[in-house]
Amino acid sequence: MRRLIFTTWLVLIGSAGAQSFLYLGPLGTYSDQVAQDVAKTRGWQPTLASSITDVSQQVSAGKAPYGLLPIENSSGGYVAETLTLLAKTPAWRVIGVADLPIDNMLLVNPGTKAEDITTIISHPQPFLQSATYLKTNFPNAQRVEVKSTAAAAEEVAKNGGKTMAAIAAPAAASVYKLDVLAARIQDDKANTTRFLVVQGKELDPASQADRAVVSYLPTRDDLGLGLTQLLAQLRGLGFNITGVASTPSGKLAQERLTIFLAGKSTTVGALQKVMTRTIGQATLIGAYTSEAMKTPQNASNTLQQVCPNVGANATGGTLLAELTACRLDIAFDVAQAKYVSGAAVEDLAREAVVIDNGVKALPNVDEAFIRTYWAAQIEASKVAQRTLLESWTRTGTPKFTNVPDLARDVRPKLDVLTTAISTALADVWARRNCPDQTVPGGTSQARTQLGIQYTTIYQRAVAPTQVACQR
Ligand SMILES: O=C(O)C(=O)C[C@]1(C(=O)O)C=C[C@@H](O)C=C1
Repeated sequence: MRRLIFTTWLVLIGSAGAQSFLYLGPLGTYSDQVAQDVAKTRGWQPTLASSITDVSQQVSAGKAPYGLLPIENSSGGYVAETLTLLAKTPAWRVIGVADLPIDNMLLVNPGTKAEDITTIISHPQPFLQSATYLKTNFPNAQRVEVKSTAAAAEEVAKNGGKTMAAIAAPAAASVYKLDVLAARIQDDKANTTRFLVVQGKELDPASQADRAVVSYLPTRDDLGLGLTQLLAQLRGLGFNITGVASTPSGKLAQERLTIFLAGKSTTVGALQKVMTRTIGQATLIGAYTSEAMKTPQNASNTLQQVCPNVGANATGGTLLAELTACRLDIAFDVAQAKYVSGAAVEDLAREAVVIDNGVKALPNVDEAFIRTYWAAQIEASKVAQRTLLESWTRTGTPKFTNVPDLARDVRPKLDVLTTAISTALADVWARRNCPDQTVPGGTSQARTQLGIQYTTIYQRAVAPTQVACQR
Protein backbone atom coordinates (compact mmCIF):
# COMPACT_ATOMS: atom_id res chain seq x y z
CA MET A 1 0.00 0.00 0.00
CA ARG A 2 0.89 3.63 -0.31
CA ARG A 3 4.35 2.91 -1.57
CA LEU A 4 4.23 6.35 -3.13
CA ILE A 5 5.44 7.66 0.16
CA PHE A 6 7.39 4.76 1.35
CA THR A 7 9.28 3.10 -1.47
CA THR A 8 13.03 3.13 -1.30
CA TRP A 9 13.84 6.37 -2.95
CA LEU A 10 17.42 7.36 -2.96
CA VAL A 11 17.91 10.69 -1.29
CA LEU A 12 20.69 12.05 0.77
CA ILE A 13 20.92 10.88 4.34
CA GLY A 14 20.98 13.96 6.50
CA SER A 15 23.48 14.42 9.25
CA ALA A 16 21.98 12.49 12.12
CA GLY A 17 23.07 14.45 15.13
CA ALA A 18 21.39 15.20 18.45
CA GLN A 19 17.58 15.41 18.36
CA SER A 20 17.42 14.55 14.71
CA PHE A 21 14.13 13.10 13.52
CA LEU A 22 14.63 10.65 10.67
CA TYR A 23 11.98 10.15 8.03
CA LEU A 24 11.61 8.91 4.50
CA GLY A 25 11.28 11.77 2.04
CA PRO A 26 11.88 12.98 -0.47
CA LEU A 27 10.88 16.57 0.09
CA GLY A 28 7.36 17.28 -1.03
CA THR A 29 5.82 13.93 -0.04
CA TYR A 30 3.09 13.28 2.52
CA SER A 31 5.65 11.97 5.02
CA ASP A 32 7.69 15.13 4.56
CA GLN A 33 4.63 17.13 5.52
CA VAL A 34 3.93 15.16 8.71
CA ALA A 35 7.65 15.04 9.67
CA GLN A 36 7.90 18.83 9.44
CA ASP A 37 4.79 19.24 11.63
CA VAL A 38 5.88 16.83 14.36
CA ALA A 39 9.48 18.10 14.35
CA LYS A 40 8.29 21.67 14.70
CA THR A 41 6.16 21.01 17.79
CA ARG A 42 8.89 18.91 19.46
CA GLY A 43 11.85 21.10 18.51
CA TRP A 44 13.50 18.23 16.55
CA GLN A 45 15.55 18.45 13.37
CA PRO A 46 13.77 16.72 10.44
CA THR A 47 16.38 14.62 8.62
CA LEU A 48 15.90 12.65 5.40
CA ALA A 49 16.61 8.90 5.28
CA SER A 50 16.83 6.62 2.25
CA SER A 51 14.13 4.07 3.19
CA ILE A 52 11.80 3.02 5.99
CA THR A 53 14.27 0.29 6.93
CA ASP A 54 17.06 2.86 7.00
CA VAL A 55 15.05 4.95 9.51
CA SER A 56 14.71 1.84 11.70
CA GLN A 57 18.37 0.84 11.44
CA GLN A 58 19.74 4.30 12.21
CA VAL A 59 17.43 4.78 15.22
CA SER A 60 18.24 1.25 16.48
CA ALA A 61 21.97 1.94 16.17
CA GLY A 62 21.67 5.16 18.15
CA LYS A 63 22.66 7.30 15.15
CA ALA A 64 19.44 9.31 15.47
CA PRO A 65 17.26 9.61 18.60
CA TYR A 66 13.88 9.70 16.84
CA GLY A 67 12.25 8.38 13.68
CA LEU A 68 8.98 8.43 11.75
CA LEU A 69 7.49 5.29 10.19
CA PRO A 70 4.25 5.04 8.19
CA ILE A 71 2.14 2.25 9.67
CA GLU A 72 -1.37 2.33 8.27
CA ASN A 73 -3.67 3.95 5.75
CA SER A 74 -7.42 4.14 6.35
CA SER A 75 -8.25 2.51 3.02
CA GLY A 76 -4.98 0.77 2.08
CA GLY A 77 -4.31 -1.08 5.35
CA TYR A 78 -1.00 -1.68 7.10
CA VAL A 79 2.37 -0.79 5.57
CA ALA A 80 4.14 -4.12 5.03
CA GLU A 81 7.70 -2.78 5.37
CA THR A 82 7.01 -1.19 8.77
CA LEU A 83 5.13 -4.25 10.01
CA THR A 84 8.09 -6.45 9.14
CA LEU A 85 10.35 -4.14 11.16
CA LEU A 86 7.93 -4.22 14.11
CA ALA A 87 7.75 -8.01 13.96
CA LYS A 88 11.52 -8.28 14.32
CA THR A 89 11.26 -6.67 17.78
CA PRO A 90 13.45 -3.71 16.94
CA ALA A 91 15.62 -1.80 19.38
CA TRP A 92 13.37 1.27 19.13
CA ARG A 93 10.05 1.90 20.85
CA VAL A 94 6.87 3.68 19.71
CA ILE A 95 6.25 6.88 21.68
CA GLY A 96 3.33 8.32 19.70
CA VAL A 97 1.39 8.44 16.45
CA ALA A 98 0.69 11.27 14.01
CA ASP A 99 -2.20 11.15 11.54
CA LEU A 100 -2.10 12.90 8.19
CA PRO A 101 -5.14 13.45 5.97
CA ILE A 102 -4.17 12.44 2.42
CA ASP A 103 -5.23 15.13 -0.02
CA ASN A 104 -4.33 14.40 -3.63
CA MET A 105 -3.59 17.52 -5.70
CA LEU A 106 -3.40 17.81 -9.47
CA LEU A 107 -0.24 19.86 -10.01
CA VAL A 108 0.85 21.55 -13.24
CA ASN A 109 3.37 24.06 -14.49
CA PRO A 110 2.00 27.61 -14.26
CA GLY A 111 -0.15 28.49 -17.26
CA THR A 112 -1.18 24.90 -18.02
CA LYS A 113 -4.85 24.55 -18.96
CA ALA A 114 -6.92 21.48 -18.08
CA GLU A 115 -7.94 20.98 -21.71
CA ASP A 116 -4.27 20.75 -22.84
CA ILE A 117 -3.31 17.93 -20.44
CA THR A 118 -2.41 14.74 -22.30
CA THR A 119 -0.39 12.92 -19.61
CA ILE A 120 -0.94 12.40 -15.89
CA ILE A 121 1.94 11.09 -13.82
CA SER A 122 1.98 9.74 -10.26
CA HIS A 123 2.60 6.76 -8.02
CA PRO A 124 0.09 3.91 -8.66
CA GLN A 125 -1.79 4.60 -5.40
CA PRO A 126 -3.13 8.09 -6.15
CA PHE A 127 -4.39 6.83 -9.53
CA LEU A 128 -6.53 4.34 -7.64
CA GLN A 129 -7.54 6.86 -4.98
CA SER A 130 -8.64 9.46 -7.55
CA ALA A 131 -10.21 7.07 -10.05
CA THR A 132 -13.62 8.77 -10.24
CA TYR A 133 -12.19 12.25 -10.68
CA LEU A 134 -9.80 11.09 -13.41
CA LYS A 135 -12.47 9.14 -15.25
CA THR A 136 -14.79 12.15 -15.25
CA ASN A 137 -12.28 14.89 -16.02
CA PHE A 138 -9.40 13.23 -17.89
CA PRO A 139 -10.78 10.06 -19.48
CA ASN A 140 -8.30 10.14 -22.35
CA ALA A 141 -5.09 11.25 -20.63
CA GLN A 142 -2.20 8.80 -20.74
CA ARG A 143 -1.16 7.60 -17.27
CA VAL A 144 2.47 7.22 -16.28
CA GLU A 145 3.46 5.52 -13.02
CA VAL A 146 6.58 6.51 -11.09
CA LYS A 147 8.14 5.63 -7.73
CA SER A 148 6.72 8.49 -5.65
CA THR A 149 4.39 11.46 -5.86
CA ALA A 150 7.35 13.78 -5.37
CA ALA A 151 9.14 12.13 -8.32
CA ALA A 152 6.00 12.77 -10.37
CA ALA A 153 5.91 16.44 -9.37
CA GLU A 154 9.61 16.80 -10.18
CA GLU A 155 9.09 15.25 -13.61
CA VAL A 156 6.30 17.72 -14.40
CA ALA A 157 8.45 20.64 -13.26
CA LYS A 158 11.44 19.51 -15.36
CA ASN A 159 9.91 17.94 -18.47
CA GLY A 160 6.16 18.33 -18.26
CA GLY A 161 5.74 21.56 -20.22
CA LYS A 162 2.10 22.61 -20.46
CA THR A 163 0.67 19.18 -21.22
CA MET A 164 1.50 17.10 -18.15
CA ALA A 165 0.01 16.98 -14.63
CA ALA A 166 1.17 15.17 -11.49
CA ILE A 167 -1.03 13.83 -8.70
CA ALA A 168 0.93 14.65 -5.58
CA ALA A 169 0.88 15.97 -2.01
CA PRO A 170 0.11 19.63 -1.26
CA ALA A 171 3.72 20.00 -0.08
CA ALA A 172 5.00 19.18 -3.58
CA ALA A 173 3.39 22.32 -5.05
CA SER A 174 5.74 24.64 -3.18
CA VAL A 175 8.82 22.37 -3.39
CA TYR A 176 8.57 22.07 -7.19
CA LYS A 177 6.93 25.46 -7.85
CA LEU A 178 3.83 24.01 -9.46
CA ASP A 179 0.27 25.31 -9.58
CA VAL A 180 -2.67 23.44 -8.09
CA LEU A 181 -5.02 22.74 -10.99
CA ALA A 182 -7.44 20.82 -8.78
CA ALA A 183 -7.38 20.12 -5.04
CA ARG A 184 -8.60 17.13 -2.99
CA ILE A 185 -9.35 14.99 -6.02
CA GLN A 186 -9.35 11.68 -4.11
CA ASP A 187 -12.65 9.77 -4.02
CA ASP A 188 -12.43 9.23 -0.26
CA LYS A 189 -12.08 12.67 1.29
CA ALA A 190 -11.40 11.16 4.74
CA ASN A 191 -8.37 9.14 3.58
CA THR A 192 -5.75 9.31 6.34
CA THR A 193 -2.31 7.81 6.90
CA ARG A 194 -1.01 7.06 10.38
CA PHE A 195 2.67 7.34 11.25
CA LEU A 196 4.52 5.92 14.25
CA VAL A 197 6.93 8.18 16.07
CA VAL A 198 9.73 6.05 17.53
CA GLN A 199 12.67 6.61 19.87
CA GLY A 200 15.94 4.69 20.13
CA LYS A 201 15.79 4.06 23.85
CA GLU A 202 13.63 1.85 26.10
CA LEU A 203 10.31 3.19 27.38
CA ASP A 204 10.25 4.89 30.76
CA PRO A 205 8.37 2.54 33.16
CA ALA A 206 7.13 5.49 35.20
CA SER A 207 5.45 7.29 32.28
CA GLN A 208 1.72 7.04 31.53
CA ALA A 209 0.16 5.35 28.51
CA ASP A 210 -3.34 4.77 27.15
CA ARG A 211 -2.12 3.19 23.90
CA ALA A 212 0.18 0.19 23.46
CA VAL A 213 1.79 -1.89 20.72
CA VAL A 214 2.75 -5.47 21.55
CA SER A 215 4.77 -7.89 19.45
CA TYR A 216 3.77 -11.46 20.25
CA LEU A 217 5.34 -14.74 19.12
CA PRO A 218 3.46 -17.71 20.52
CA THR A 219 5.23 -20.91 21.40
CA ARG A 220 4.50 -23.44 18.65
CA ASP A 221 0.94 -24.75 18.54
CA ASP A 222 -0.07 -22.61 21.49
CA LEU A 223 -1.43 -19.43 19.96
CA GLY A 224 -4.85 -19.82 21.60
CA LEU A 225 -3.76 -20.24 25.20
CA GLY A 226 -0.88 -17.74 25.20
CA LEU A 227 -2.87 -15.11 23.35
CA THR A 228 -5.92 -15.50 25.60
CA GLN A 229 -3.68 -15.13 28.63
CA LEU A 230 -1.94 -12.04 27.24
CA LEU A 231 -5.19 -10.33 26.26
CA ALA A 232 -6.92 -11.18 29.53
CA GLN A 233 -4.14 -9.48 31.47
CA LEU A 234 -4.19 -6.45 29.19
CA ARG A 235 -7.96 -6.29 29.56
CA GLY A 236 -7.43 -6.34 33.29
CA LEU A 237 -5.50 -3.09 32.85
CA GLY A 238 -8.41 -1.68 30.83
CA PHE A 239 -6.87 -2.20 27.36
CA ASN A 240 -8.79 -3.43 24.29
CA ILE A 241 -7.49 -4.50 20.88
CA THR A 242 -7.85 -1.93 18.09
CA GLY A 243 -5.86 -3.81 15.44
CA VAL A 244 -3.91 -7.00 14.82
CA ALA A 245 -1.44 -7.70 12.03
CA SER A 246 0.24 -10.98 11.35
CA THR A 247 3.69 -11.38 9.77
CA PRO A 248 5.81 -14.46 9.03
CA SER A 249 8.11 -15.52 11.87
CA GLY A 250 10.49 -17.51 9.68
CA LYS A 251 8.98 -20.78 10.87
CA LEU A 252 6.01 -22.55 9.29
CA ALA A 253 2.70 -22.26 11.11
CA GLN A 254 4.06 -19.80 13.64
CA GLU A 255 3.01 -16.28 12.76
CA ARG A 256 4.16 -13.31 14.77
CA LEU A 257 1.40 -10.90 15.78
CA THR A 258 1.63 -7.17 16.18
CA ILE A 259 -1.21 -6.08 18.44
CA PHE A 260 -2.41 -2.47 18.74
CA LEU A 261 -4.28 -1.62 21.94
CA ALA A 262 -6.14 1.34 23.42
CA GLY A 263 -7.32 1.69 26.98
CA LYS A 264 -7.31 3.54 30.26
CA SER A 265 -4.23 5.43 31.27
CA THR A 266 -1.78 3.24 33.21
CA THR A 267 1.96 3.17 33.78
CA VAL A 268 4.31 1.73 31.17
CA GLY A 269 5.75 -0.41 33.99
CA ALA A 270 2.37 -2.10 34.54
CA LEU A 271 2.17 -2.94 30.84
CA GLN A 272 5.73 -4.27 30.83
CA LYS A 273 4.91 -6.58 33.74
CA VAL A 274 2.16 -8.24 31.67
CA MET A 275 4.75 -9.17 29.04
CA THR A 276 6.86 -11.11 31.52
CA ARG A 277 3.83 -13.06 32.74
CA THR A 278 2.81 -14.41 29.32
CA ILE A 279 3.47 -17.80 27.68
CA GLY A 280 5.40 -17.20 24.47
CA GLN A 281 7.44 -14.15 23.64
CA ALA A 282 5.62 -10.85 24.27
CA THR A 283 7.41 -7.52 23.89
CA LEU A 284 6.03 -4.06 24.59
CA ILE A 285 7.08 -2.33 21.37
CA GLY A 286 5.29 0.91 22.14
CA ALA A 287 3.36 2.72 24.86
CA TYR A 288 2.22 6.31 24.67
CA THR A 289 -0.70 8.61 25.33
CA SER A 290 -3.14 9.37 22.51
CA GLU A 291 -2.23 13.05 22.92
CA ALA A 292 1.53 12.46 22.69
CA MET A 293 2.33 13.72 19.19
CA LYS A 294 -0.57 16.01 18.53
CA THR A 295 0.57 18.91 16.41
CA PRO A 296 -1.49 22.06 15.86
CA GLN A 297 -2.68 20.45 12.62
CA ASN A 298 -3.75 17.11 14.00
CA ALA A 299 -4.86 18.28 17.42
CA SER A 300 -7.41 21.02 17.93
CA ASN A 301 -6.66 22.74 14.67
CA THR A 302 -7.63 20.40 11.90
CA LEU A 303 -9.59 22.22 9.25
CA GLN A 304 -12.68 20.26 10.20
CA GLN A 305 -12.41 21.47 13.79
CA VAL A 306 -11.64 25.06 12.86
CA CYS A 307 -14.39 25.17 10.21
CA PRO A 308 -17.18 22.71 11.05
CA ASN A 309 -19.38 24.25 8.33
CA VAL A 310 -16.94 23.30 5.55
CA GLY A 311 -18.25 20.24 3.70
CA ALA A 312 -15.90 17.25 3.46
CA ASN A 313 -16.47 17.04 -0.29
CA ALA A 314 -16.36 20.74 -1.13
CA THR A 315 -13.97 21.68 -3.91
CA GLY A 316 -13.15 24.65 -6.15
CA GLY A 317 -15.28 27.77 -5.76
CA THR A 318 -17.60 26.09 -3.24
CA LEU A 319 -14.67 25.25 -0.99
CA LEU A 320 -13.24 28.77 -1.25
CA ALA A 321 -16.66 30.26 -0.42
CA GLU A 322 -16.99 28.04 2.65
CA LEU A 323 -13.47 28.82 3.83
CA THR A 324 -14.00 32.55 3.32
CA ALA A 325 -17.19 32.40 5.41
CA CYS A 326 -15.38 30.35 8.06
CA ARG A 327 -12.68 33.01 8.35
CA LEU A 328 -15.35 35.63 8.85
CA ASP A 329 -17.00 33.43 11.51
CA ILE A 330 -13.70 33.46 13.43
CA ALA A 331 -13.86 37.28 13.62
CA PHE A 332 -16.36 36.60 16.42
CA ASP A 333 -13.66 34.84 18.51
CA VAL A 334 -11.20 37.65 17.73
CA ALA A 335 -13.77 40.26 18.81
CA GLN A 336 -14.53 38.41 22.05
CA ALA A 337 -10.82 38.20 22.90
CA LYS A 338 -10.41 41.92 22.17
CA TYR A 339 -13.53 42.89 24.12
CA VAL A 340 -11.98 41.23 27.17
CA SER A 341 -8.37 42.36 26.66
CA GLY A 342 -9.20 45.83 25.34
CA ALA A 343 -6.73 45.38 22.45
CA ALA A 344 -7.27 47.48 19.32
CA VAL A 345 -9.14 45.91 16.41
CA GLU A 346 -6.43 46.90 13.97
CA ASP A 347 -2.98 45.33 14.28
CA LEU A 348 -0.94 46.35 11.24
CA ALA A 349 2.05 44.13 12.08
CA ARG A 350 -0.16 41.06 12.22
CA GLU A 351 -1.87 42.09 8.97
CA ALA A 352 1.53 42.18 7.26
CA VAL A 353 2.26 38.64 8.53
CA VAL A 354 -1.11 37.33 7.30
CA ILE A 355 -0.68 38.83 3.82
CA ASP A 356 2.96 37.78 3.61
CA ASN A 357 2.06 34.15 4.49
CA GLY A 358 -0.69 34.22 1.88
CA VAL A 359 1.70 35.47 -0.81
CA LYS A 360 4.48 33.04 0.15
CA ALA A 361 2.09 30.07 0.03
CA LEU A 362 1.40 30.61 -3.68
CA PRO A 363 4.57 31.64 -5.50
CA ASN A 364 2.99 30.89 -8.88
CA VAL A 365 -0.34 32.64 -8.57
CA ASP A 366 -0.82 36.27 -9.54
CA GLU A 367 0.43 38.26 -6.53
CA ALA A 368 -1.99 41.16 -6.98
CA PHE A 369 -4.90 38.71 -6.90
CA ILE A 370 -3.64 37.14 -3.65
CA ARG A 371 -2.98 40.49 -1.98
CA THR A 372 -6.41 41.83 -2.91
CA TYR A 373 -8.07 38.70 -1.58
CA TRP A 374 -6.25 38.85 1.79
CA ALA A 375 -6.74 42.60 2.19
CA ALA A 376 -10.48 42.01 1.72
CA GLN A 377 -10.50 39.25 4.36
CA ILE A 378 -8.75 41.48 6.89
CA GLU A 379 -11.08 44.37 6.10
CA ALA A 380 -14.10 42.09 6.51
CA SER A 381 -12.78 40.85 9.86
CA LYS A 382 -12.29 44.41 11.07
CA VAL A 383 -15.82 45.49 10.03
CA ALA A 384 -17.30 42.42 11.74
CA GLN A 385 -15.22 42.95 14.88
CA ARG A 386 -16.11 46.66 15.13
CA THR A 387 -19.81 45.94 14.61
CA LEU A 388 -19.79 43.30 17.36
CA LEU A 389 -17.70 45.38 19.78
CA GLU A 390 -19.94 48.43 19.29
CA SER A 391 -23.03 46.37 19.95
CA TRP A 392 -21.58 44.76 23.08
CA THR A 393 -20.41 48.12 24.40
CA ARG A 394 -23.72 49.82 23.58
CA THR A 395 -25.77 47.15 25.34
CA GLY A 396 -23.40 46.99 28.33
CA THR A 397 -22.63 43.31 27.75
CA PRO A 398 -20.49 42.12 30.69
CA LYS A 399 -16.93 41.03 29.86
CA PHE A 400 -17.04 37.41 28.67
CA THR A 401 -15.32 34.75 30.73
CA ASN A 402 -13.38 31.79 29.34
CA VAL A 403 -12.78 33.42 25.97
CA PRO A 404 -10.07 31.96 23.73
CA ASP A 405 -6.73 33.76 23.86
CA LEU A 406 -5.95 35.69 20.67
CA ALA A 407 -2.30 34.67 20.26
CA ARG A 408 -2.51 31.17 21.71
CA ASP A 409 -5.87 29.99 20.38
CA VAL A 410 -7.38 32.21 17.71
CA ARG A 411 -4.50 33.27 15.47
CA PRO A 412 -3.28 29.64 15.07
CA LYS A 413 -6.76 28.84 13.74
CA LEU A 414 -6.47 31.67 11.24
CA ASP A 415 -3.05 30.32 10.25
CA VAL A 416 -4.52 26.86 9.58
CA LEU A 417 -7.07 28.60 7.40
CA THR A 418 -4.40 30.51 5.49
CA THR A 419 -2.99 27.19 4.30
CA ALA A 420 -6.39 25.78 3.35
CA ILE A 421 -7.51 29.00 1.67
CA SER A 422 -4.26 29.19 -0.31
CA THR A 423 -4.85 25.75 -1.79
CA ALA A 424 -8.44 26.66 -2.65
CA LEU A 425 -7.36 30.02 -4.11
CA ALA A 426 -4.81 28.32 -6.37
CA ASP A 427 -7.46 25.88 -7.51
CA VAL A 428 -9.97 28.63 -8.26
CA TRP A 429 -7.28 30.65 -10.07
CA ALA A 430 -6.18 27.71 -12.22
CA ARG A 431 -9.63 26.42 -13.06
CA ARG A 432 -11.46 29.77 -13.15
CA ASN A 433 -14.04 28.22 -10.91
CA CYS A 434 -15.20 31.20 -8.86
CA PRO A 435 -17.34 31.13 -5.74
CA ASP A 436 -20.97 32.00 -5.78
CA GLN A 437 -21.63 35.34 -4.03
CA THR A 438 -24.35 34.03 -1.73
CA VAL A 439 -23.47 33.10 1.84
CA PRO A 440 -22.78 29.34 2.03
CA GLY A 441 -24.85 27.26 4.44
CA GLY A 442 -24.02 26.85 8.11
CA THR A 443 -24.44 28.53 11.44
CA SER A 444 -22.08 30.44 13.70
CA GLN A 445 -22.21 32.99 16.49
CA ALA A 446 -20.97 35.61 14.04
CA ARG A 447 -23.90 34.91 11.72
CA THR A 448 -26.43 34.96 14.55
CA GLN A 449 -25.19 38.19 16.10
CA LEU A 450 -24.39 40.11 12.93
CA GLY A 451 -27.66 39.10 11.29
CA ILE A 452 -28.20 40.64 7.87
CA GLN A 453 -24.92 42.55 8.13
CA TYR A 454 -23.06 39.26 7.92
CA THR A 455 -24.25 38.86 4.32
CA THR A 456 -23.00 42.31 3.32
CA ILE A 457 -19.61 41.78 4.96
CA TYR A 458 -19.26 38.29 3.47
CA GLN A 459 -20.07 39.54 -0.03
CA ARG A 460 -17.32 42.15 0.19
CA ALA A 461 -14.89 39.48 1.38
CA VAL A 462 -15.66 37.07 -1.46
CA ALA A 463 -15.90 39.69 -4.24
CA PRO A 464 -12.14 39.74 -5.14
CA THR A 465 -12.29 36.05 -6.08
CA GLN A 466 -14.25 36.99 -9.21
CA VAL A 467 -10.99 38.32 -10.71
CA ALA A 468 -9.94 34.68 -11.18
CA CYS A 469 -12.83 34.13 -13.59
CA GLN A 470 -12.77 37.47 -15.34
CA ARG A 471 -9.12 37.34 -16.40
O1 LIG B 1 -5.34 38.88 14.52
C1 LIG B 1 -6.04 39.86 14.78
O2 LIG B 1 -5.79 40.63 15.72
C2 LIG B 1 -7.21 40.17 13.97
O3 LIG B 1 -7.95 41.05 14.29
C3 LIG B 1 -7.43 39.43 12.69
C4 LIG B 1 -6.92 40.24 11.50
C5 LIG B 1 -7.04 39.25 10.31
O4 LIG B 1 -8.07 39.26 9.66
O5 LIG B 1 -6.12 38.47 10.09
C6 LIG B 1 -7.79 41.42 11.31
C7 LIG B 1 -7.42 42.66 11.75
C8 LIG B 1 -6.12 42.95 12.35
O6 LIG B 1 -5.64 44.19 11.94
C9 LIG B 1 -5.15 41.88 12.11
C10 LIG B 1 -5.52 40.65 11.68
